[in-house]
Amino acid sequence: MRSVKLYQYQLPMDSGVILRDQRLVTRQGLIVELKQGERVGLGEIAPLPEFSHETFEQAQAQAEQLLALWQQEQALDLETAFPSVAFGISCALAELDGELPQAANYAVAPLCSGDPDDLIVRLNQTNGDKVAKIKVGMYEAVRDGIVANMFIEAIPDIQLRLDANRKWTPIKAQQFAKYVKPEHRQGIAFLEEPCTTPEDSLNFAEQTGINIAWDETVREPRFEVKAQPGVVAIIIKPTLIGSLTHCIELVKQAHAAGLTAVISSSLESSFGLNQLARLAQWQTPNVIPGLDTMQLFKAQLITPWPETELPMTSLTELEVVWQK
Ligand SMILES: O=C(O)CCC(=O)C1=CC=C[C@@H](O)[C@@H]1C(=O)O
Ligand SMILES: [Mg+2]
Repeated sequence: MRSVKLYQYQLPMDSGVILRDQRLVTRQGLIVELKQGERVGLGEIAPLPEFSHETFEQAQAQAEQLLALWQQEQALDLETAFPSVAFGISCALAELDGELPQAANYAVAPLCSGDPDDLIVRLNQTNGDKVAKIKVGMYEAVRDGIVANMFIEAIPDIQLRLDANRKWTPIKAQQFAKYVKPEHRQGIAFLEEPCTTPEDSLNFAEQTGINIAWDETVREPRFEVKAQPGVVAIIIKPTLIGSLTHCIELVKQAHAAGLTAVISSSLESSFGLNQLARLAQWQTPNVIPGLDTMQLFKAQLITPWPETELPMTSLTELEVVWQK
């Protein structure tokens, strides 16, 4: 006997969370609950505004169709589903079958969204790999270059991950590079998507010796994982990519091409973030995932995130929006 429920959540966000052009006041998503006999599996479906192509309503409608099929013991095709739906349902199925190992990688790359001095204090308290992520491309490229240079000077063994989200023209990207001393450039583990086009980003890597990573490019229709000069990593955001199987396949392809695969968040709740930390430990055990996004929330859901004091909402407190 199978049964299924969809719960809806709404979590308040920190006031400063801006996604591309929009302020994100509340994070909205669905929790899928699959039951088969005594076994239960949960997953999260949370399309990210401005990043996902599907809306919340479209994701919910498709999830209902697919889950009705599952309930009737029919085959599901998750590979053609919306990425957020495919990821959430595939996680719930994996949980039901005990396929997602419990061990989690909670080492995060601290995200600098405010005062750089706070991040320096945090990193100096870190044992082991000193990895940090800084958003660039929001202010003057020159300022970004000075900040990056300052971090590398302050913490010589740092491995910075920078993310420009395709905001720079080739000239702006060069302005940034000019302020990072050549001997400091190896302190940048990678710079995600420096330029508007992948071609310009590849040229930037070649001209500056600064390694780059693909994030947005991974989600383009004709993307293929391959070794390219200056490219060292691909960022995998499962909610924007698709099923667990698809994500694991990308990780394998990245490793085969000699690239690092970084599992990263799309601002899932603490519940989804925990599943991502488990996926990261399972598939990319030696890589620090990009999951430092709990700090952007004002509340947690179902599963706590380590060292987080925020109020917790349990599954039973959520509204059931659909069931079969
Ligand atoms: O990658 C990380 O370390 C954290 C996640 C992160 O930076 C992002 C998640 C989702 C949308 C964006 O705001 C941003 C990104 O552009 O990568
Ligand atoms: Mg990015």
